[in-house]
Amino acid sequence: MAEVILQNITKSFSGNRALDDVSMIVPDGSFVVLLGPTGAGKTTTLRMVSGLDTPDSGDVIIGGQSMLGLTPAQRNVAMVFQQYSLYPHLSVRQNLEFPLKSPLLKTPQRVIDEKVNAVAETLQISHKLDNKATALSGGEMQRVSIGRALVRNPQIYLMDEPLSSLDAKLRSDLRIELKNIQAKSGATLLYVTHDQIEAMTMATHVGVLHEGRLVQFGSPREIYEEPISIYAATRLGQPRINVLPAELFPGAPAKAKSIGLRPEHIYQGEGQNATVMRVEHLGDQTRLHLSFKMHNLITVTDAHTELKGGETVKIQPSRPLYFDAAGMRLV
Ligand SMILES: Nc1ncnc2c1ncn2[C@@H]1O[C@H](COP(=O)(O)OP(=O)(O)OP(=O)(O)O)[C@@H](O)[C@H]1O
Repeated sequence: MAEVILQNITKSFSGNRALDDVSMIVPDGSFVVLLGPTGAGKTTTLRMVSGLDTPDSGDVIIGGQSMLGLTPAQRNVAMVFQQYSLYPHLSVRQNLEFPLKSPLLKTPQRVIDEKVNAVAETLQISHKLDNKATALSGGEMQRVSIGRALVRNPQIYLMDEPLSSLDAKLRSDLRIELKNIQAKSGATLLYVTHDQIEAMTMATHVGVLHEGRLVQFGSPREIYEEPISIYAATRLGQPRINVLPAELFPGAPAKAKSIGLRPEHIYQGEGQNATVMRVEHLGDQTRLHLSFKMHNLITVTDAHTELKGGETVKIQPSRPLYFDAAGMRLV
């Protein structure tokens, strides 16, 4: 696999900037997840790397080589889209074999069979290998689409919300599988998702996009613990970070306009009174929905808490993040 470098990529569609001077290094063997709301530029970034679209300015460098003017096939990248794209008249096995059957590759049939069987097993579709692609459920078709990328040996895998159409159980199985495949094979992945759990559990690096600009790039932990802005802080963490006026708690620095408190960074037992509005027992933890000086807060507490709605708890910040009037982090 290879290192991929995006160098000052800018792209507009009818005068609207979809990407604005985006530079990023996707290290060889890394799993980079792009996060951002709809329209932030995630898919456009993948399309620039794949060659499905070309930048207005800037360059994409894969394995030390500029990709300017090269077609998707010449770039040797494997893409998986949100919507499956299979050959409907072929069987599952034929769909999986397809990328390996190129006359240029001259892959022996024995090797093809081994790869296809291994990938089918990973994706839990071995029993469907002889079915026509059209005789599959949506989730199965998507697994075959992922399988078609995995049988290849590309420079980089580009995946655009590949798990979003799958049910929760399969999504969680495939999350683990994709991460295992990446860790074992040293594959390089550039991956788009809206799912924070996917980002937190799979990514080695997260790129946060905001209106076509890359506003932060780092490990999921860095983005979670050291976000550069309220915007970046709200991209990761479920429940979301609580953002309140800074003056509600003592000790805020002079320039602070807002205080950001992750749910687990609200200490209970000392401080100021908050009213319990709702208690959500989730099994391994319990969430408290609090009302504090006319603001809503969510925090986590002991799984077996006896607290009930209407009761009062004392709270204070344990690891506050402060932000200025523009929403940028104060450090
Ligand atoms: N082919 C196109 N023609 C015109 N505008 C486009 C085209 N592709 C993307 N855009 C615009 O570029 C911006 C970025 O789009 P992009 O699809 O990259 O966002 P995204 O972050 O992937 O969003 P989503 O999460 O909805 O997929 C949007 O404003 C979008 O409308």
